[in-house]
Amino acid sequence: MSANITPHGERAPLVHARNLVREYAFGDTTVRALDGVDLDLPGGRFVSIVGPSGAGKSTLLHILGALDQPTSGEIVVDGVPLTGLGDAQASEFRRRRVGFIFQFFNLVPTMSAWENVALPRLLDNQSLRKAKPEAVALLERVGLHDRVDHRPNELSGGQMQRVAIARSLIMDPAIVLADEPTGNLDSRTGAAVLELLATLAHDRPDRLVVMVTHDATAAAATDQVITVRDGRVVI
Ligand SMILES: Nc1ncnc2c1ncn2[C@@H]1O[C@H](COP(=O)(O)OP(=O)(O)OP(=O)(O)O)[C@@H](O)[C@H]1O
Repeated sequence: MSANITPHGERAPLVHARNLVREYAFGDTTVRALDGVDLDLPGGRFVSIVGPSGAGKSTLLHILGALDQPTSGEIVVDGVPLTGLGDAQASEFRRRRVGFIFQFFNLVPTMSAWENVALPRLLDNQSLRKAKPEAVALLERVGLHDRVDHRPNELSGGQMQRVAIARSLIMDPAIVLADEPTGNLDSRTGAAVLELLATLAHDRPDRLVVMVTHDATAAAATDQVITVRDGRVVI
């Protein structure tokens, strides 16, 4: 059972953020990358974060994935308060509760598709081989049943991104964070990837998929568009 059920059995938001501020010291000045962000996002939804360059999109995504911490404010993801987590706790949270998808796929070139999918299990000190049946099932789920033993250089861009999507799911995460996942794909392949991400969110009321994108067409494929400007969420 996910932690995002309240004692009264209601579904609490999977992401709860209040007055998130992230400042970076830069020489003598301070850059306010996030300037008071409030968010409540339930599971079962595919959400995009859009906005101009430098608006704070990546900073927000990194905080949601416990890759970074806010300077102040409150952030709770899947029932876990992320402020004040130590390095080891943050890394365990990322490993077990978050799936990451990147623009350039970040697959290990020497590993087969199924090994890449199973890799997070190895990084969690589990057996790669024992994870094979689940990795193969996930590859089937993303339409790659016939590419299980292929290496990344034997796959197309769209297929590599599908492997990365399968990998993001192997730990059964509460939240999947995608940074420009269609940025390196042609529009047809990108559309198929977006459809897959939407399905993965809609299939599971306890899972949220959040994507940062510059592409208005990609954002239009999501259930909710969050526009960030100058470190603030604007409607
Ligand atoms: N490590 C850092 N040190 C100093 N300033 C930073 C750092 N990371 C981000 N910033 C600043 O914080 C602001 C927000 O950056 P962020 O990367 O979140 O924007 P973004 O919306 O993702 O931009 P892009 O679309 O160009 O990737 C920018 O002004 C950026 O220069």
